[in-house]
Amino acid sequence: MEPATMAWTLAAAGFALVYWFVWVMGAAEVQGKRAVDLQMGSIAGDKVGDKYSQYWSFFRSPKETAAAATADKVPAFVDTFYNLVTDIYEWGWGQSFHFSPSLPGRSHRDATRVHEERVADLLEARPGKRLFDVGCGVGGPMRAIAAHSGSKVVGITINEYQVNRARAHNRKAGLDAQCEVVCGNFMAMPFPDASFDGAYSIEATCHAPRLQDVYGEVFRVLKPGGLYVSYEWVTTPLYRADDPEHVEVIQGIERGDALPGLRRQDEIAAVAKEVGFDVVKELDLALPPSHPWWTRLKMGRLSYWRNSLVIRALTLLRVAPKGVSEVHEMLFETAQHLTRGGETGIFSPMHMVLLRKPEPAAAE
Ligand SMILES: C=C(CC[C@@H](C)[C@H]1CC[C@H]2C3=CC[C@H]4[C@H](C)[C@@H](O)CC[C@]4(C)[C@H]3CC[C@]12C)C(C)C
Ligand SMILES: C[S@@+](CC[C@H](N)C(=O)[O-])C[C@H]1O[C@@H](n2cnc3c(N)ncnc32)[C@H](O)[C@@H]1O
Repeated sequence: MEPATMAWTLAAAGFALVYWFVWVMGAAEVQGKRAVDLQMGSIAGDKVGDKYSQYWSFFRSPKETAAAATADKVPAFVDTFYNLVTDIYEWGWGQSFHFSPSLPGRSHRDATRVHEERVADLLEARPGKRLFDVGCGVGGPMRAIAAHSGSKVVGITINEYQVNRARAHNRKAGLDAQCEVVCGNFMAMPFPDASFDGAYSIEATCHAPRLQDVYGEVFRVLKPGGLYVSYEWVTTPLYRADDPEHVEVIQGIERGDALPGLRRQDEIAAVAKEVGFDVVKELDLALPPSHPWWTRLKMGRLSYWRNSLVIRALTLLRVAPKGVSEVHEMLFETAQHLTRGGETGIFSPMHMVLLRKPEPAAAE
């Protein structure tokens, strides 16, 4: 072969390889976004490093001081976190930012949908009902629940970038007449009293420093008789505060997931009752006969390695902003802690409570 032909052949093969690796392999999730579209939410490219350090500074002060002094700062800290991770989540996980028990022989996408449709069924959702999604992310659950039940769904998220992503996905799915998204704080909701028939939160209220603040607001905006389902992140009764491994795992989960402090499982129903709810049902959906929720995190080592390489390559080519690698590394570590939390049984991301706002007592 002529040297020039050889050079052209090699160049074409190299280009095809890079194309396959970055554009094809890099699109880790069919439903997610492509690696080349990774941004850092609404953070300007040159500010990613600063925002990432700002995120970590939240954990520098001793926990007690942090809890007392920084509760007001939590929404801004959570907003920064989601600017940093939203695109990586969508790319590597999909449009639903939560776990679900795995279903043998079925895909992650199926298992996710089943876990979401369970919410709609528990709420007895149907056409004509108006539901509230507390901490809606980019709207994966909202679209599944609207499509499954025919209800209208209004979601709230603190992160403006997610609002725009969710609205775009709603339009693309042809569900924008049924699904609405607003930017706001679920601890001070921009909705009138008694304006929803039902409400749900999927792995979102763990970001609230005081659960009373968000449950109190859900109680206020629900109509009397309305149901509320929540999937909560909790430590289980197997957690021992005197076991260094347990402490390391739980603190690792808090650091890598923007949590002001994980709650104990028994705190959830107690808070619900304190704000006025009746507890209809309470169940840890992670317990057997459910299959592990962490299988996908654990089995994906090869994908993490591939993703990490893709991100490094894109940062080098300046397609992705500097700092994405650090955020990706943080998520990789978080995945180890979450997996360990699941394997030891000390942590559950799906402690389910079904609550009802009581009807006013009938006049005698
Ligand atoms: C409810 C919350 C988020 C839960 C999960 C959706 C995310 C928790 C950890 C995330 C991930 C960890 C590892 C990433 C991996 C290194 C990367 O290559 C691809 C994306 C990950 C798999 C990413 C995906 C989302 C999570 C599983 C919290 C924040 C309350
Ligand atoms: C892990 S994501 C879950 C999203 C969605 N429930 C899902 O399962 O795809 C948590 C969500 O809670 C939202 N959130 C956290 N704190 C919030 C607050 N104070 N007010 C409104 N939304 C908040 C985040 O912006 C994010 O959308």
